[in-house]
Amino acid sequence: LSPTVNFALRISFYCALCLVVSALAAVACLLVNGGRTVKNMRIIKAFVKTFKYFFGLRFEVKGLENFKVEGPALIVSNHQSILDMMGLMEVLPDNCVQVGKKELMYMGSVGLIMYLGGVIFINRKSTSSAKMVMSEVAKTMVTENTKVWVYPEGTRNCTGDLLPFKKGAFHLAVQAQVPVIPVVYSSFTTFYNPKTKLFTSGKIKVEILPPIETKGLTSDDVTDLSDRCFSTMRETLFRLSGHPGEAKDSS
Ligand SMILES: CCCCCCCC/C=C\CCCCCCCC(=O)SCCNC(=O)CCNC(=O)[C@H](O)C(C)(C)COP(=O)(O)OP(=O)(O)OC[C@H]1O[C@@H](n2cnc3c(N)ncnc32)[C@H](O)[C@@H]1OP(=O)(O)O
Ligand SMILES: CCCCCCCCCCCCCC(=O)OC[C@@H](O)COP(=O)(O)O
Repeated sequence: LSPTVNFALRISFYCALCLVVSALAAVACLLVNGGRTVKNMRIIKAFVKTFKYFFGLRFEVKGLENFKVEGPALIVSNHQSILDMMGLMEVLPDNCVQVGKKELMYMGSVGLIMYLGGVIFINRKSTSSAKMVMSEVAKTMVTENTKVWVYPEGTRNCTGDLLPFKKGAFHLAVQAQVPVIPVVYSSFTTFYNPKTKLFTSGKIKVEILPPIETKGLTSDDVTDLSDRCFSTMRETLFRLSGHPGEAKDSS
């Protein structure tokens, strides 16, 4: 098979798997929990965690203990591809919902399963409405004791580097006065590259970094907080990916 055909087949299979399994998971969620609730994430996670075996992907996870903070927290991670849903579900802590673009709601059964899992949908084209939704989340995450997962790059980026961060995630953490927990996935470029039609088996290193406290910070500190997360995450990304010229992972 030519690489292009192979790539197209594997991506189509991934999408088909997501659509079919979402439909099954939606039935399970409705039977067990009856509607939209973060409790459904446990069911979704159990289904999605099997996907890696179909694609020969392995995850090596470090720092899971950093999720064990008391109470709510904001999790930020790098976003490379639609394949990230596998890496997300590999480590997702209990009581954690994600922020996603509202267009995802219209992806059939995949949109339905996201809705049932409690995903917070935002309109990226309207900063004011996205801010309003996220301010509301800052309140509910505290009263309902949930963690929130945001991709602060705001879009997929498979270059092996980070895009500049959007500020919303860090405003959210400061408004809710909850710690920020950065999570970094090593670069997919060695096994996945949509430009060159590469999609083989591979290993993904995941590191959950220590929480960064936000108690006492105000909106004036958001830029600093964002910059600090960006530099630690970028360093970690390069270390985990063994970038040429960058610090290699010694382990
Ligand atoms: C069973 C099988 C199933 C199979 C399938 C799997 C299913 C699994 C189920 C479930 C998993 C679900 C997984 C979902 C995954 C989804 C992934 C995505 O969709 S990624 C795209 C959306 N995510 C974001 O975009 C990030 C959040 N974005 C932001 O936070 C932005 O900041 C946003 C939208 C709020 C505004 O974006 P701006 O483009 O306008 O840029 P800015 O620079 O950040 O903001 C402009 C100004 O507004 C201020 N600002 C932003 N937020 C503020 C706030 N809350 N309060 C006050 N000021 C704020 C900023 O400080 C900035 O001002 P100054 O330049 O600093 O002066
Ligand atoms: C009706 C056709 C449905 C096709 C089913 C596709 C199944 C793939 C499901 C994986 C969930 C993907 C979530 C995700 O990773 O979304 C990417 C966006 O957040 C980032 O936005 P952007 O488009 O990169 O700006």
